[in-house]
Amino acid sequence: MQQPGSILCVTLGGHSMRVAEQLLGRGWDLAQANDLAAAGRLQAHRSFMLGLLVVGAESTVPETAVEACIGASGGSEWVAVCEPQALESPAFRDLVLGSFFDHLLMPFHLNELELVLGHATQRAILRQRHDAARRHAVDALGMVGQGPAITRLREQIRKVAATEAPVLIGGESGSGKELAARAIHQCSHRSAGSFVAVNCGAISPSLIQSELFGHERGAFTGASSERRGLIEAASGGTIFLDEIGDLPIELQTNLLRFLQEKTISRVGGVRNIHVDVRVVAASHVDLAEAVAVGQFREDLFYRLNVLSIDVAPLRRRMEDVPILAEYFFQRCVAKSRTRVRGFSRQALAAMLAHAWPGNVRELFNRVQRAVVMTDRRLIGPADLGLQAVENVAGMGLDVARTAAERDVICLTLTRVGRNITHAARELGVSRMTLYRLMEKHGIALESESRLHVAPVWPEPAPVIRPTPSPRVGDPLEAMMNAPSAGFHADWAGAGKPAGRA
Ligand SMILES: Nc1ncnc2c1ncn2[C@@H]1O[C@H](COP(=O)(O)OP(=O)(O)OP(=O)(O)O)[C@@H](O)[C@H]1O
Repeated sequence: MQQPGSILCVTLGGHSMRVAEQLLGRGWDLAQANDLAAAGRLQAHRSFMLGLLVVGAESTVPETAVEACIGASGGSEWVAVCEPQALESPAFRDLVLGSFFDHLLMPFHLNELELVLGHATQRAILRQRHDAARRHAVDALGMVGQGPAITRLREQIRKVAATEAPVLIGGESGSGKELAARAIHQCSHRSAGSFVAVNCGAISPSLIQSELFGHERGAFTGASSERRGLIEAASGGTIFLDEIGDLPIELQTNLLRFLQEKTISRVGGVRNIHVDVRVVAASHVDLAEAVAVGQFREDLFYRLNVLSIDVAPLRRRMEDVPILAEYFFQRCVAKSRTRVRGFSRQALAAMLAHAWPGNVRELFNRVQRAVVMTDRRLIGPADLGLQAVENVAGMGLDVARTAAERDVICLTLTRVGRNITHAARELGVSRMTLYRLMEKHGIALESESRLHVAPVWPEPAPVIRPTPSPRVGDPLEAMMNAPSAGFHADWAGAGKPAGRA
């Protein structure tokens, strides 16, 4: 745990040590290291809220080692103190701009340094609070979100996990159905067994029967040895049948028999093999409709639909967008050497205005792309491939103030799940005032999904509107299709394995 106000002071040459002595004299909790190796040893035993790098006259900065030292300091905020000529080195300038909270040039007054250190402490405290909230937002199941929809989903998962009945998970593509299925498995008494995920739509109809049920030796040309199917492979655990609506009708009969009798027979076999597997199925198409048009067996539908769970599309739980984005951002930066620090306010607003047709998978892919592509410290709307919510250039001060007021109200409402009482409390106004402000800005709480926001600009200037999903011929799509980037343009399908079976 970082102690408030604790500083790791790294002094490199010249009279730099005097700075540390002066700060100690003023009562700062300071540990001094005269080189980077000593700093590394101190960091191994203790966390510091702040880092202070003091570069003495005529000393050169080993940029790579300093960067490694900052990287090892976790969430510390760093301040640099140096001679003006130190900043003539492009590499050091780059480091100061990318990795330091602030810098002071020598000679400076101690009061100035204390002021900067005070601000850096505030920022470090804010970061700690933010990190703690983020950790709280990720549960043991790897499911991120704090809004009412995800809270309800977690409750449903825990309830159905305690039983043995089949579960049918509905929800749009990319909304998190497989994650929910994994969570059911992990919460169940089968968690020590295997979780086998099969995408029924991704296996060719000629193979799917032997893939699921296995085959005996000589069952067909090429079946040179007997083979267990995926259902048997999940024995003692859970099989997740994704896109169950794509299962050929003749296989639906076999699956029904398995659900009723708990036995299977391999292709080309005569034996009935008992298998202890729980079935969790998912479909992004409405199976009741598929039953109505004769594409899905009614009896199988009722067998599978004993317990059903719906994963809400992301546009119906916009309050989770900022924490999901932050979670994916942290996952991406943990794997890459990047100086990107987070999202700009405009990026957040653009994400909250987007309709997310590809759901959580789209959000993940956009964040992943932004971390790779951005040249800035803060990711902007364009890095995410999203349209900026509004163009502030040329906006008068009155209009800008109005827009800022409206933005804060919208973001707060979205963050607190559109709860007026909570939003009013956060904004420091009464509920009546908030209602009045919402009316002034044309903000309506639509019944089940997003905030509707009327434009501030006189028509026809654009304000908040969902960005259309990328189309064929779209420059963004072309970019995402470029093999070097390694992404797909189909947000709903990007990053999704074609067939896990
Ligand atoms: N609440 C969440 N927290 C963290 N990650 C999530 C969440 N929901 C979904 N994801 C991530 O989003 C991606 C898509 O989720 P998943 O594969 O479960 O969706 P799906 O509904 O099964 O998609 P499809 O219908 O296309 O198979 C995965 O990388 C998953 O880990």
